[in-house]
Amino acid sequence: MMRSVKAFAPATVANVSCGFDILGFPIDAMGDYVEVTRRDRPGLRVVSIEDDGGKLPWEVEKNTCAVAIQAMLESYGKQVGMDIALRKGLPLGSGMGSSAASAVAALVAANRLLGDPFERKDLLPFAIVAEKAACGAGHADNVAPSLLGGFVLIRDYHPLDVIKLHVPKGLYCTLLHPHFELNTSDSRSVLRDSIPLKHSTIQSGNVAGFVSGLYQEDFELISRSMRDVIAEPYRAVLIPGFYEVRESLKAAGALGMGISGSGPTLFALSKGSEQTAAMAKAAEEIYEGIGLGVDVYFSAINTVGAYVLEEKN
Ligand SMILES: Nc1ncnc2c1ncn2[C@@H]1O[C@H](COP(=O)(O)OP(=O)(O)O)[C@@H](O)[C@H]1O
Ligand SMILES: N[C@@H](CCOP(=O)(O)O)C(=O)O
Repeated sequence: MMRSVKAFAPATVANVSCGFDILGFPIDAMGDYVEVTRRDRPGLRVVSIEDDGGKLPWEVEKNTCAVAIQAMLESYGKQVGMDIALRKGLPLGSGMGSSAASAVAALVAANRLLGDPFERKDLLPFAIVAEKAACGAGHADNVAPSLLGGFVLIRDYHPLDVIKLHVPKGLYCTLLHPHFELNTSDSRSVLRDSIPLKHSTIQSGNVAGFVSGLYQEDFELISRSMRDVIAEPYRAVLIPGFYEVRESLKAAGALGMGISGSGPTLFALSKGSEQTAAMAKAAEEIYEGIGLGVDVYFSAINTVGAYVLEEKN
C-alpha cells in the first residue's frame, strides 16, 4: 500500500477570449505541487503550505486541496486519513488558475494514494467543488484543462460534458503577469447577468470559429476568433494598460490576445515562438511606463495535464 504521493498540476489560461467559462488550456511553464501522506486516523489535515506568502487558508473546509479530496472521499465512501502538503508554484489572484492547480494536484495525488479508483475525468466534479469554495463560482475552465491537458471545452455543466480538443502543432503562448492581485470573485462581480442577443451571436460565432481553427490548424481563423464581447469590456478597466498592451502584442505578431481567466495576467497566442521576445519587450515597456512590474512566461500548450511526480511505499 502506498504511503505518500506527490503530484504536479499546471497553470491554466481560462476563457481563451471567446469561451467565457467554457474553454481553457494548460501551460507547461509552472504549476502547484501537492504531496499527500496516509495517516492512521481518518480525517484530512493541511500540514504545510510553502511559497504562498502566508496568505492561504489551512482549514480543511477552505483550502482547495482539502476541499477537493474531501469531496472525492465522500464519493469513494470511505474516510481515509491524509496529511496534505502544498507548495505553491503559482502566484495568487493572477488569472492563471492558482486555486484550480492546488485542487487538481491534490486530487491526482490522493487518487493514486488510493490506488486510482477514479478515472481522470471522474475527478472533475470534486475539483469544481473546490473551485466554488475558493471563488464562489464552480467554473470548470481552469480545473478541467489542468486535469486533462490540452484545449478543453466544457460543452455543458448540467450534466457535465467535457471535451478535449485538438491542439495544433506550433501554437505557442506568452503570458504577462503584472504585479498585482485580482481575485476571481472580484472580477466576476463586475460582469452582467444578461447579455444582448447580438453579443450572444458574436460570441457563439467566435467560439465555434476558434474550435474549428484548432482542428483545421488554421491560425488565421484562430486569430479572427479571439474576441470577447462578454467579459473583456467590463474587466479590461481593472487592468491598467490593457488596450495599449493589446495593440503592442498584435503589432509584435500575436495571433490574438486576451485576459487570462479573470486577470490580471494577459495571454497571447502565436504561431511558433519567434515573435515572443518582441511581444515581451513591447509589453514590458508599457508596464514600465505605468509603473508596474511584470513577469513574462513563454510556453507551449501543455497536452498532458497534471501528473504524479513521486510515489513512496
Ligand atoms: N490552495 C488554495 N486553497 C484555498 N484558496 C486558494 C488556494 N490557492 C489559491 N487560492 C485562493 O483562491 C482565490 C481564487 O483565486 P485564484 O485561483 O488564486 O485566482 P487566479 O486563478 O486568478 O490566480 C484567491 O483568493 C486565492 O488566494
Ligand atoms: N471563467 C473564469 C475563469 C477564472 O480564471 P482564474 O484563473 O482567474 O481563476 C472567469 O472568467 O471568471
